[in-house]
Amino acid sequence: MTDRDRDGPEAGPKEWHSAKLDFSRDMSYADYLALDDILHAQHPLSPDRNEMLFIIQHQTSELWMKLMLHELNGAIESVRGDRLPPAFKMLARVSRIMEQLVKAWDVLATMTPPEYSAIRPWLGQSSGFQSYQYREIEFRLGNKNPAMLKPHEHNPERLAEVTAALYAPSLYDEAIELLARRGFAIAPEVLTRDRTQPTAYDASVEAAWAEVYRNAEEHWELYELAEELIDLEDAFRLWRFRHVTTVERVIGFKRGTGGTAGVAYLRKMLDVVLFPELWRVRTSM
Ligand code: HEM
Ligand SMILES: N[C@@H](CC(=O)c1ccccc1NC=O)C(=O)O
Repeated sequence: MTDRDRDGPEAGPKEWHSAKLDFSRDMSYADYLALDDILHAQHPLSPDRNEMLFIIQHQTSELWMKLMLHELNGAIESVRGDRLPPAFKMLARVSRIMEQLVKAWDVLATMTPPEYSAIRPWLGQSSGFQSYQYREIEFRLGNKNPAMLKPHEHNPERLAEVTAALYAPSLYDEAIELLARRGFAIAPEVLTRDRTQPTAYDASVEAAWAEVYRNAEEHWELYELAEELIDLEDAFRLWRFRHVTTVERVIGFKRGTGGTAGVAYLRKMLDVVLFPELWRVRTSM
């Protein structure tokens, strides 16, 4: 037993006496994290106290999305460079972040319809539909749609970012390229497809994944990649589902501030399949 253990929780001030307390010349916690910037970035427009929840919920989601994109882009690079183990690490992190965002809906769901109605008029026509990080995540995962650039046309910097993601090969495109590099017969039109269009099902890709799953021992890295992708889409589906359910409980069937039908639009988004062959291949096992 050390002296520290013996002192117990009621030990005197000596436990923190050595702590650094003067930051007039050195970098502190708040300095390193730029806390003065992020903690002064909440600007409620309404007189309603619940607006703070609404703002922080979205700001924290955008911060997590920033990290998701960082990891997702790292994973795309790694798959392209045939470095699978680091890609697995990054993709696992992306999925855990998505799960974190799924859980975060519980906090927002404490907001009742009358509470939200007090804030909603102040939101104008702004909407999550205009989240450029979310759109980039969708594009990086292969759910491409050139029409989704439009809300960013007024801001050249954001437009450039989202446009780059629209034209770049998605994570799944890179996975399919990898299948081809590892000797699987992938239809040539899949490899030369228009990258600005959403991923579309292809039988040669399903056949390749079927072989991977049947001979997992032989194709262990591809097998692991497939399961990482399934994990990620699974988490993403849960996020979409919690979004539409939270929206329905808070605004019912009102139209969205972004101009869509609201719940009907979000329900339609539940039909999106990011990695179609990976889901279809399960039927044949
Ligand atoms: C009470 C809370 C919320 C309501 C009532 C709500 C409502 C809606 C509605 C109606 C749409 C459809 C677009 C429109 O016409 O406006 C939408 C889209 C969207 N919302 Fe929310 N939302 C809420 C919270 C959130 C949160 C916390 C996030 C997280 C960042 C979020 C992110 C998004 C995104 C990314 C879209 C676009 C989805 C797509 O295009 O597939 N929303 N939301
Ligand atoms: N589309 C929502 C508004 C909304 O949720 C929103 C507005 C501004 C900033 C973020 C938002 N969140 C997600 O769509 C609505 O129709 O009430």
